[in-house]
Amino acid sequence: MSEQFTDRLWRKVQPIWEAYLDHPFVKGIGDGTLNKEKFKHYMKQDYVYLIEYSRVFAIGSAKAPDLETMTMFANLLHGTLTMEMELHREYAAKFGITNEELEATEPSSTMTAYTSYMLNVSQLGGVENAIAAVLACAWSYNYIGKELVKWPGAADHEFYGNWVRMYSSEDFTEIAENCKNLINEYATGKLERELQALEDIVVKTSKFEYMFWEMAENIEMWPTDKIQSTVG
Ligand SMILES: Cc1ncc(CO)c(N)n1
Repeated sequence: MSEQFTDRLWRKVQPIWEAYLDHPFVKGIGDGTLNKEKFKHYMKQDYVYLIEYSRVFAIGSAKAPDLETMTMFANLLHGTLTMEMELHREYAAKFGITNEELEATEPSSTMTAYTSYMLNVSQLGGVENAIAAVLACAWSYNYIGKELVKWPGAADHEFYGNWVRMYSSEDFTEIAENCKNLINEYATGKLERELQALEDIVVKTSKFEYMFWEMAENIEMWPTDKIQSTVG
C-alpha cells in the first residue's frame, strides 16, 4: 500500500507524542499514582475543552461537501457529547461536582489558547482544516490509551482504570481511525503547500496537547492569577 498522509504526519509528531508518555501526569494515570486534585482540575478543564472540540466537529459537518463526510462529523460530534463526555460526568460525580458546575468551569489560559486555535483554523479554509484541527486530539489520546492499557494494572485501577479503558476502547479507536481516514481521503490530490499547511495544524495541536498535560500537572489557570488585583 502506498504511503498515507497520516504516515508522514506520524513521523513529524512522533517525538512530541512520545514525550506525552514520559509526562508525569500521563505516567501517573498509567501507574495509578496521580494526585486526585490534579486529575480533578484536568477533568474540569477537559470537559470545557470537549465542548469547544465538539463545535469543531459541527463546523466540519457544516462545511462537508457530501453527506458521507457530513455524517462522519455528526457521528464524531455525537460520540464526543455522549460517550466521551459521559466519562467526565462520571468522574465529576465522584468528586461531588454536578453536571452544571462541570459545564460552568472557568477556562484556563492553556485551554482557551488551544480551543481558540482549533476553532480559528477550522473556520478558515475547507473541511480538511477542521479534520486537521481534531486529528492530534483523537489520535494521540488513542495512542496514549493503547500504550497505557499495556501497563500492569492500569486498566483495572480502581480510579484511573475507566480513563485507560475509555481511550483504549474499540469505540474510541474507531473515532481516531475515522479521523485518520478522513484526513487521508482529503489529503489525496492536494498540492505540497496545502499538505504543509495541514501538517502545521497537526504539529501545533500536538504542541498544545503537551501544554494541556503541563497545565493539568501544575494545576494551572492563568499565570496572572498571582497578581493581586481587584479586577477579577
Ligand atoms: C485536551 C484533549 N485532547 C484530546 C482529547 C481526546 O478527545 C481530550 N479529551 N482532551
